[in-house]
Amino acid sequence: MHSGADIKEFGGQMSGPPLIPMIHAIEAASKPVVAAIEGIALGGGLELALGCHYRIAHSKARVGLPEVTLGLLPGAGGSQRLPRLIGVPAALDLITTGRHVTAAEALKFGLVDQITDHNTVNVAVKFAQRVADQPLDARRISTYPCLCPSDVAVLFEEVMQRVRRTARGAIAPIACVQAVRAAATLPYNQGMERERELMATLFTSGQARALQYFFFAQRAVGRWSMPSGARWDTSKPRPVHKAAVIGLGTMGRGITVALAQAGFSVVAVETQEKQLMEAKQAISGMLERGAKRRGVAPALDKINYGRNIQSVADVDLVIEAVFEDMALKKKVFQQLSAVCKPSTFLCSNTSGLDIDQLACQTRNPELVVGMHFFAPAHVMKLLEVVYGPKSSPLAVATAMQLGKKIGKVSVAVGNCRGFVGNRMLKPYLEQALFLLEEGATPEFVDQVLEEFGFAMGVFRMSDLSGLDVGWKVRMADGLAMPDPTTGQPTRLRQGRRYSPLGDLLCEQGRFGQKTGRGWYQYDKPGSQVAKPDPWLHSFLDEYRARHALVAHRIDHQEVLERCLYSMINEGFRILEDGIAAGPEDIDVIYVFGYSWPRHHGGPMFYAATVGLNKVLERLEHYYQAHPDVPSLQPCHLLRKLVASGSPPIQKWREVIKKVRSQL
Ligand SMILES: C[C@H](O)[C@H](C)C(=O)SCCNC(=O)CCNC(=O)[C@H](O)C(C)(C)COP(=O)([O-])OP(=O)([O-])OC[C@H]1O[C@@H](n2cnc3c(N)ncnc32)[C@H](O)[C@@H]1OP(=O)([O-])[O-]
Repeated sequence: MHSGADIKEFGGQMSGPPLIPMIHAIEAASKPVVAAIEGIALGGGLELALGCHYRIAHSKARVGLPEVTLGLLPGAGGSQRLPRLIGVPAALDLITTGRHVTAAEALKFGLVDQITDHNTVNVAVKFAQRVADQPLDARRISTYPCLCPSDVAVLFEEVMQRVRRTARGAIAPIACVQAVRAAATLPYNQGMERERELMATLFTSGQARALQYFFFAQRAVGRWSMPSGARWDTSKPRPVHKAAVIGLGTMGRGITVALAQAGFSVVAVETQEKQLMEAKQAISGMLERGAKRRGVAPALDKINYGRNIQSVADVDLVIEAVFEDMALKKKVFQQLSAVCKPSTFLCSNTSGLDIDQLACQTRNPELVVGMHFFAPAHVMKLLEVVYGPKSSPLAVATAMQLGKKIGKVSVAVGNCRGFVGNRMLKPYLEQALFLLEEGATPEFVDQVLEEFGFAMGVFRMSDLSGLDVGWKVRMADGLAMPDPTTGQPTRLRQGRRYSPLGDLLCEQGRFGQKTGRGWYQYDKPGSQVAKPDPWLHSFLDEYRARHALVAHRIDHQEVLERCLYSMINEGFRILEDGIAAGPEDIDVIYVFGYSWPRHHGGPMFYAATVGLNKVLERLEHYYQAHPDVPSLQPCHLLRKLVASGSPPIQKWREVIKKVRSQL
């Protein structure tokens, strides 16, 4: 097993002998060297094997060149040898995606010479004895010509365009293509030189540092802790065999699919007949498509459908996914508490409501936690596991483990409005609306955010998910309504600046893609091609005139700083309040749940990269200009971190602890 270079060493001194000369020495050896690959051979591990004359892999082995996911390229000859061995198209696929391949697939590519179910080393020794007297000239990969299709220039052009489109500003995938192009067009030695130059550029880039931070952040969130002191290593989960999902709307369907695909028996309950019929059909379709992709049988028989909540009596864990309405959810929790075994965990897929209020409806409030999935729930990797003041470590550990079993990256967070993800989204969305009021257009704001690396800008995203969802919440909160004295939409609510722009669009029936109109216009309802809408531009002009707002030129920097720094500021408040245990939790939530570009590490890592003093100074600047926007007021923890000399992100927890103990 060899997982490549030690990522922890990247920032400092590397230990051990330099890899490239060692691989060259192996390749140049006059005796045959056979690599026996067991477990995994990734990165430098596979590069070492590529320097050998033969490769034998165990059938359960996995190989790959995942450097691109760390912001690097295979820098020990991998980018030059792999295309020479398996051809340019297959090498481009493996190197630009970093995906792991099974031994069977590796054999198909010609990446390994033989696979075995037996002891790999024994088989490799026998193999070596068999080939001992064979000439080695034809086994040194660096001497192979690089086989390319005749239209190699066209191929690279196409690949480069595709990679640029999907990289969202990440530089490593592009450098990977350039390195493979060097293998295809230059002699080996010159190709190695090009690999070295490209690697040197990547190695010192902020993106590589961000991605390496993220590698460890992803693993750190599994080591969760609660303010009570409960921790991942002292809290044992209880096994879950049978689960239930209540409410089969979009979220409930996705959750049911995720559970069934992972092998859980699921009782899926929907009280409305028509919705139940539609859900059955949709769920079966999702399971069949997923199974076809993975080449397995669809897990249709794992699900029992029902219209009656009584049918969940014997399950170990319930996930409630009814409409986002507190009164309705409370009723469901009362029913569940009466119907289920006393030991059943009761979880809510709310995206921001108070978990404690739900827990209070039940006999065993310690068994209640939030399990906040992201749409589509069978695809999106993130799960926020939300503990309330009464939730037991057992319930948190069980929900975290269930999340892992269904392939999610689970992050344990505290209970507050919006939890971590949606709480931070609020100031971000709010700033985007204020920018429109002050003179920006949706397309400009989106362009800036997409150039930064988000898959979608805030307005395109809002059109996709539907403007009516937030509108209903704002109505329930008493925000989205005209001023009773004037009948006009006001720009000040509950003592702070408020933008009614989204509400005004909803009043016009502009709910986004589904109605064919939103912040953009679409050819027809449901279409995904967003086009700037002249109606919206004149609507904004009229709105500004009505409220005596003078449009000013808003530049790229202002959009980015106001949207991102207000969100980051909320992230610091979340840390200060103990809702997230550390910056890694926030960053993992943002990358997996909100398409934050991974090569920027996550919002909190990004703040550290920009410099905390700069973030503080710009927030102060904007808060001075907009004193009626509290989310721009720099929070105490940010000031404290700057006053402590802006320590590296790995040291923030110490400052957070001090700040919390003073509260
Ligand atoms: C010259 C050359 O071109 C270049 C420059 C390179 O070679 S660059 C390096 C390329 N190599 C990689 O990108 C492989 C990275 N590793 C993985 O993909 C996975 O780890 C895994 C191998 C598939 C195992 O997964 P797992 O789910 O079974 O366990 P885990 O929980 O992930 O890992 C178990 C523990 O091992 C730690 N760990 C794993 N691989 C590591 C590595 N390469 N460096 C440092 N730590 C590593 C990990 O942080 C965790 O620690 P802790 O959290 O317990 O303290």
